[in-house]
Amino acid sequence: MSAHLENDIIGRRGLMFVLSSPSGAGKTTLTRLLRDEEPSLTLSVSVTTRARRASEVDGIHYRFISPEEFFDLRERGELLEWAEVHGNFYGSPRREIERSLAAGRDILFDIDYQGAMQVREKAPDDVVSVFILPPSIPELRHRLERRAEDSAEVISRRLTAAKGEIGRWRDYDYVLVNDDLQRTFARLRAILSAERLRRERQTGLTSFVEGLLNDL
Ligand SMILES: Nc1ncnc2c1ncn2[C@@H]1O[C@H](COP(=O)(O)OP(=O)(O)OP(=O)(O)O)[C@@H](O)[C@H]1O
Ligand SMILES: Nc1nc2c(ncn2[C@@H]2O[C@H](COP(=O)(O)O)[C@@H](O)[C@H]2O)c(=O)[nH]1
Repeated sequence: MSAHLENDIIGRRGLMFVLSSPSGAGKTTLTRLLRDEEPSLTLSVSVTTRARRASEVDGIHYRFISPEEFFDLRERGELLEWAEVHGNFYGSPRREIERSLAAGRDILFDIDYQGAMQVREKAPDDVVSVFILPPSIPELRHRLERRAEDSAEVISRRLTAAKGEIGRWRDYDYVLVNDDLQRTFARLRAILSAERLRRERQTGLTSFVEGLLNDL
């Protein structure tokens, strides 16, 4: 089938592609690779009360806001999901997500398991969730230390939280061990490609098939 036929005649609902992992396993890195190779994927830029890291740009990696602004957004129902993670608040602004989905665009989320479960509860048919595991705990520690963006105290807190986070692996549709980055990335793209083609996401398939049958 040509791309033209698939896009213009059959059509497809946008999906929400959710990545979670313990801190340092590599989901932000994979998110960046995916965005570079899949320009049609819209990244949901979260709001957070966490302090900005040296490498981060406000509005690109996160929108950095005060706790007061966060609570205000939450009270006004402007967050599709939110959670307290490692002592800071994070949330996914609802409006841009709804706009993208309505336009049939897929959205990429880098959120923790609490957020992943909230999003799945709200839109069970439109969420595809992937949990990223590190190849080992020493390697996870090594990645957090090598990233060199967090204090020793923050790293230790995140490693402690990893136990509870890794324990959620069964709640996800797919689980990938991020040992070799390029191989994990290839697998992630394969999941996205296959999920985009699921029968139930193709909104015009019924009438297309009816048309084929009528022409027989
Ligand atoms: N497969 C890999 N092999 C080696 N290093 C990796 C791999 N994947 C990611 N890294 C490196 O590990 C560090 C942590 O990765 P990243 O920041 O993507 O993790 P994260 O899961 O998003 O963490 P956080 O939840 O804290 O944001 C980075 O320095 C990144 O370059
Ligand atoms: N529930 C949500 N979790 C989020 C969101 N944005 C990020 N996160 C998760 O927080 C931790 C820590 O991230 P970091 O950038 O401070 O290292 C990580 O698990 C992210 O996936 C969000 O909007 N909602």
